[in-house]
Amino acid sequence: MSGILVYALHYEGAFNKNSLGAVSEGARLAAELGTECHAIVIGEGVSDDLAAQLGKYGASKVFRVEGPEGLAQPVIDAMEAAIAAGGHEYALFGGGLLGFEIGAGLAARLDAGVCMEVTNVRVEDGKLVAERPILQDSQISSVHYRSGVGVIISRLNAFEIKETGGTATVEDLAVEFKAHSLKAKMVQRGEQRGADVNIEDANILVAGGRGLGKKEGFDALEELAGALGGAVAATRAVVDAGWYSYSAQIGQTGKTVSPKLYLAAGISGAIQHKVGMQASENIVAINKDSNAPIFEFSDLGIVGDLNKIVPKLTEAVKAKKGS
Ligand SMILES: Cc1cc2nc3c(=O)[nH]c(=O)nc-3n(C[C@H](O)[C@H](O)[C@H](O)COP(=O)(O)OP(=O)(O)OC[C@H]3O[C@@H](n4cnc5c(N)ncnc54)[C@H](O)[C@@H]3O)c2cc1C
Repeated sequence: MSGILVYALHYEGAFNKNSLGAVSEGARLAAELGTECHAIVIGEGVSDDLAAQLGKYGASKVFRVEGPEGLAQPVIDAMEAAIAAGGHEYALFGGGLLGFEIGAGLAARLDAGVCMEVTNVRVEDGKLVAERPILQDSQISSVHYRSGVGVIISRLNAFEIKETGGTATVEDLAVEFKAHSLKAKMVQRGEQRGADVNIEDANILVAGGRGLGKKEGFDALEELAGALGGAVAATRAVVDAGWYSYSAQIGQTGKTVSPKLYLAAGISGAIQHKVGMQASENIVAINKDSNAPIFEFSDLGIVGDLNKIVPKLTEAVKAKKGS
């Protein structure tokens, strides 16, 4: 059969938001193509319950593979086996560094066409066409796949999570991993940021830029993020200056996020930063320069000194929450 195979990454008994968006999108596209969306889950002792959860997002079948999760090569082996078994025409990934690595590896393995940083997929003449922003996001290019398998790797969180309430059958797939695939072992999975929050999954991000003035400026942002129940993000300028860790960088050479609230403090709004956060539901910017470009794409702009505004905001949030 033709169909779409989506890789679903999980960690500590839950799928990541990005993968659920990819499964939802795979299901939407499969329905339009008149085919099915399958998902593949790899891990040690993945429960029926966990695997079957993907049915709620539109997968009709979930391939469950016993093997190491979180490393690219074993997933490439597993996806190759699933595609050989299911005859899928497309492999879809929710992005992220692991998604990029697996998708690229799978494309090389299958001699498939691949497109990365995809922000939209459409159906044209019974085939999928991937759309990818180019030239600093000023233009969109359309990528058509020739025969064989087409690999589509989205930008992080490009696809909306949609619960359709369906059910999925879980099929165990035995995979013979290649010797080189088992050479690497996951020793520890960690977040550089220190805080126990996944930046891509956070609903609220408080982001800081050079306007913070110094490394210690992030202390106030961490307090505000803590009061709001969110996480801290940063621009490349401050990451390069060593004020905050790279894992928090948003933008062209960092992460792409789409939280419900993106609060930007002391950030000018350069295009390279904008491309990583413009999909946020609500953008609030604090900047002392009323002509700062960030105000052009903010839902709410506050012109003023962040050193005065941020502590007051934190106080107000804490007071409202009674903490
Ligand atoms: C190839 C390439 C890739 C890049 N990738 C990225 C990327 O992934 N992510 C990214 O972020 N950037 C990236 N950049 C860099 C980008 O072009 C900008 O230089 C960077 O985003 C600017 O960071 P900033 O907003 O923190 O600093 P600035 O542009 O210096 O802005 C600081 C802002 O703070 C305001 N300010 C100052 N003091 C205060 C105060 N007391 N209160 C309130 N406001 C204040 C100022 O008015 C100013 O608008 C990239 C650049 C290139 C060339």
